[in-house]
Amino acid sequence: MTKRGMLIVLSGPSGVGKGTVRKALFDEPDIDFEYSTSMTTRKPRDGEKDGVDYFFVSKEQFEDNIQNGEMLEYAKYVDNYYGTPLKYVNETLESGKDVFLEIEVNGAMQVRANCPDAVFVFLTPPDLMELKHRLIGRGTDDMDVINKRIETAVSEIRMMRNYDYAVLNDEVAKAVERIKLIIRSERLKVTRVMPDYESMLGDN
Ligand SMILES: Nc1ncnc2c1ncn2[C@@H]1O[C@H](COP(=O)(O)OP(=O)(O)OP(=O)(O)O)[C@@H](O)[C@H]1O
Ligand SMILES: Nc1nc2c(ncn2[C@@H]2O[C@H](COP(=O)(O)O)[C@@H](O)[C@H]2O)c(=O)[nH]1
Repeated sequence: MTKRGMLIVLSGPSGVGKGTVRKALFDEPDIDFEYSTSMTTRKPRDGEKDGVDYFFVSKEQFEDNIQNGEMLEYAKYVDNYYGTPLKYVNETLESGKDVFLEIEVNGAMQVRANCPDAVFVFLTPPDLMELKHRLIGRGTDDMDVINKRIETAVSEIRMMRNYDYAVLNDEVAKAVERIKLIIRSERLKVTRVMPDYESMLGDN
């Protein structure tokens, strides 16, 4: 029987650098995670591609997917829905591949309730001023949206206590190394390696 893959959930306030750190992590030669593309009702930003950055759908389509039980998790974040399609995650994990989710905290807590073996990592900014600078510097949102995201960030950072690991994103390369360390130690957990030993021991 194929061993189920590992599910990693990366959260943290908008603008902390989740996407930047994930892309740098995926460039590492020894990292082989499948990225789960989220679904959202937010309008695409310049350069964002449907099916790559997100599956961009209408509010009606998103609500239909919720009703049909097609979402692993979902949340309303600053006036839009965001969520993880269930089928891709399940099929990929079942095939033995590892899956990476990049989602906000309310969705992450739904995953925590349904996937107890998942690994939960919270990416933190050095401080709130730096977070605001990053959001402004990214240049994708107007000040009204940025202020709402900073407001939300305060309650999100309070949720960090519900995660397994906190990773400071002061420098992208350092954050990547910290996450790699987490992945390495998670792979050594007894609960993950025990099934291999059980099959080695057979009926003895
Ligand atoms: N360690 C860092 N130091 C300085 N700037 C950074 C760092 N990490 C990311 N950034 C910058 O911060 C901005 C926000 O990063 P990014 O879009 O990856 O954040 P995010 O957490 O994925 O945001 P969202 O949740 O809104 O998608 C980008 O302009 C990125 O280049
Ligand atoms: N609960 C979920 N949150 C998600 C998902 N995909 C992205 N996100 C988070 O939403 C905010 C805003 O994203 P943005 O692209 O508009 O900047 C950010 O925190 C994302 O991590 C998801 O599938 N579920």
